[in-house]
Amino acid sequence: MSRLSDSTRYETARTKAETLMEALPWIQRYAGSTMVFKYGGNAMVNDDLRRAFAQDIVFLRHVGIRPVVVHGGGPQISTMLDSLGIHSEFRDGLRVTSEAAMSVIRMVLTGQVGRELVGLINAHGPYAVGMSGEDAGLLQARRVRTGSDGAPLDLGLVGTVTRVNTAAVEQLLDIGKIPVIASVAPELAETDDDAAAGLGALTGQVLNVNADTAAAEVAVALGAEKFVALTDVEGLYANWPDRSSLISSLTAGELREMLPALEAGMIPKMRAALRAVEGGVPRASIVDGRSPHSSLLEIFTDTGIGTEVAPDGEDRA
Ligand SMILES: Nc1ncnc2c1ncn2[C@@H]1O[C@H](COP(=O)(O)OP(=O)(O)O)[C@@H](O)[C@H]1O
Ligand SMILES: CC(=O)N[C@@H](CCC(=O)OP(=O)(O)O)C(=O)O
Repeated sequence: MSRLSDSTRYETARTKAETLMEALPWIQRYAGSTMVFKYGGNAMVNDDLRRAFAQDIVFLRHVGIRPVVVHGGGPQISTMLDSLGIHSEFRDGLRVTSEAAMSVIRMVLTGQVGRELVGLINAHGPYAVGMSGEDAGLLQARRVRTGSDGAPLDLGLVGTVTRVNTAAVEQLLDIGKIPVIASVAPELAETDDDAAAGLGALTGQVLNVNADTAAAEVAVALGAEKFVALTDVEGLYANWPDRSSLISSLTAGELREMLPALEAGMIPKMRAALRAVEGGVPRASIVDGRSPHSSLLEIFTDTGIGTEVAPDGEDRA
């Protein structure tokens, strides 16, 4: 049997009470607001972390916040493509997507990664509803034709979201559900001829959308109060991989200047954060999904964690 001394017990209890009190103004401020969480495949490191993320989302729901989860699954897709012998490569941080790859991507995101997240959240009650951009006309996308430098770029069946049907998500939030969204989206026809040949305005093709990009569009369309992207790094580094260069906050303008120098997966992630803030989301954060309960710490502590992007002319609030 182990026993804590009275003073240790008192100190521990006091620290817990202080933590709860630190959360109070944030709970008051955010009650009733919508927050979009992008859960990246690289942040889904182990069962404990995935469970902690699900707990955080349920916690948020129970303090009156309306959480929406948009998930990725890049590493899980790569594992499945490898095991099936389907080659895949990234350009500009995006996966070049063939028809064969697309059907695997759709299967992994909606049938595997999304299902698992829904199950973890629903271990706490009947909250999560899994959907993809195809369900209830949630998303529409057009093919990506240019790279981040503006030059022509052919990535195959890769899309960028052009429309979000917010009603599909709002209706679920209104009845207390937690939408868990996979980032595949029906393709919008580019010309009237395409439209005539396809399903009205849609071509009948499904596109692979980077989950950061999809999450940012969902956040903007919903008028979210916050966009939080969980990844496998502490935040944005000014001089990657110099670990002493972690940025705790920056403005949209500062981020815009950094974008051309970013590498790999950080390109779509920081473009998404910028898009969210430029689209009217007051704050976008990049947090470390490998650290348990990073979502709660970001939202309910005074300093937050990770990197926060604020609109031009504003500092961290
Ligand atoms: N400036 C930077 N700051 C932080 N990470 C960076 C930077 N440049 C490149 N990276 C890389 O980007 C990765 C995150 O992107 P990605 O692997 O696509 O995440 P996710 O799967 O969560 O979407 C980091 O693990 C890191 O290797
Ligand atoms: C076009 C594109 O790159 N799509 C991504 C979709 C999944 C994703 O974004 O997953 P993460 O968030 O885990 O990186 C892909 O195929 O990997």
